[in-house]
Amino acid sequence: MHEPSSASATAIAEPATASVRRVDRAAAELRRGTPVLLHGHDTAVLVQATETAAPGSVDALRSLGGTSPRLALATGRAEALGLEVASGTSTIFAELSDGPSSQPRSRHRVPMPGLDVEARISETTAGDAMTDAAVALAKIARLAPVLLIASVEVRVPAEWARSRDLLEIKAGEVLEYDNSAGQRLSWVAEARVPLADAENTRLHAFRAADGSVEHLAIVIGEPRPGEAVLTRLHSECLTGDLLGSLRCDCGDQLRGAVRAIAETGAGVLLYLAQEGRGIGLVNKLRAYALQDRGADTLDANEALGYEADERVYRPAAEMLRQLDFTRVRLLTNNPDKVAALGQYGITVEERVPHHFPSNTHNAAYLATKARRFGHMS
Ligand SMILES: Nc1nc2c(ncn2[C@@H]2O[C@H](COP(=O)(O)OP(=O)(O)OP(=O)(O)O)[C@@H](O)[C@H]2O)c(=O)[nH]1
Ligand SMILES: [Zn+2]
Repeated sequence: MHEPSSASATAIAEPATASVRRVDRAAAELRRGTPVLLHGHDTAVLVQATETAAPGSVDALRSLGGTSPRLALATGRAEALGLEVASGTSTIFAELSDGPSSQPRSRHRVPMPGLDVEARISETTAGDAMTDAAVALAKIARLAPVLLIASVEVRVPAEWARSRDLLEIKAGEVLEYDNSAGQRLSWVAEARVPLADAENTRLHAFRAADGSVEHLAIVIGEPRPGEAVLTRLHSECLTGDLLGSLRCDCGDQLRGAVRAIAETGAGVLLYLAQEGRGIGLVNKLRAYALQDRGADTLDANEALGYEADERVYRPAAEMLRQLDFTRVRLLTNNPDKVAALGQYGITVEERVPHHFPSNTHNAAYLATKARRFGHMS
């Protein structure tokens, strides 16, 4: 097996811009349940993700900022909660009434420990740059895009935040967040891992330049760099790959790809850290819960406030290039994967269909992939 090309070695050392690092830190604060000070030219707000907030967070934000917190929500999420949403806005404010209202507007619960947000949502209004940035930050943190947001009077945001041991971040920095460092990869490790269906297999691990995720290239047999290599791009699916969930076709596709590659002698399976089409396992479970109430897989993502498919395939192309494979025969039904590899400089010489029999639990999911995502037969 040849060594990965050395071009990657410098990628991890490239310094991320200061604002990307600041946004990553702010996202980590939200995940931890800590408020963050978000500010623009002449406004500042304290934001805190409801999902990780604690009982008493509304009161704590009110005493920190001196104003009553409202909610900032992605409109897709707000609509799914049964709230009225003005057209043409991607985020909204929702007022929290002081006590439980007799006529809650929301049909579903907003997860927030210790606070019955559902019963307390009253008026909604169109969002602004602050709600947009708050929602964007929650999505970068892979949290539900529903946040407490409280206006604050501050003259010097950095000083105000430092004296309260909080992080501050400009709304513009969040809105312009460039996650390309998360897509640049460095090769970090390699080992021989014989598989039941493919004994001659080596695993190569690659790490994103921002340290966020690690992707795997599973190299089966001895594929030749000059030839069109049989390749599978497989997005991580803990439920299907590991547990054998019948809700999707991932387990069959994963093992089926290993077998197909081993049968032809050699190829590459890229195992991409993109659980739940890039929204993460927790949000995928929430999407499943919405699907159990009637939404399809595409609408469920949007009802959570996420895109139907948040995946980016640049890391896949990067792994192939670093392993010196630039021409592939791609095992997939997904036209986006074919287009994306081409866009990132990998020639897809052939698309090889990758179907498995459906079952009663995944038939509707597979039909939706064909009908609404344009998956090929
Ligand atoms: N958000 C969400 N993700 C899902 C759902 N069902 C499966 N997934 C995820 O969808 C991805 C499926 O990945 P793949 O099998 O690689 O991709 P695909 O788009 O089906 O394309 P091909 O299998 O290549 O044809 C995995 O990350 C799964 O975790 C769902 O209902 N909602
Ligand atoms: Zn799956």
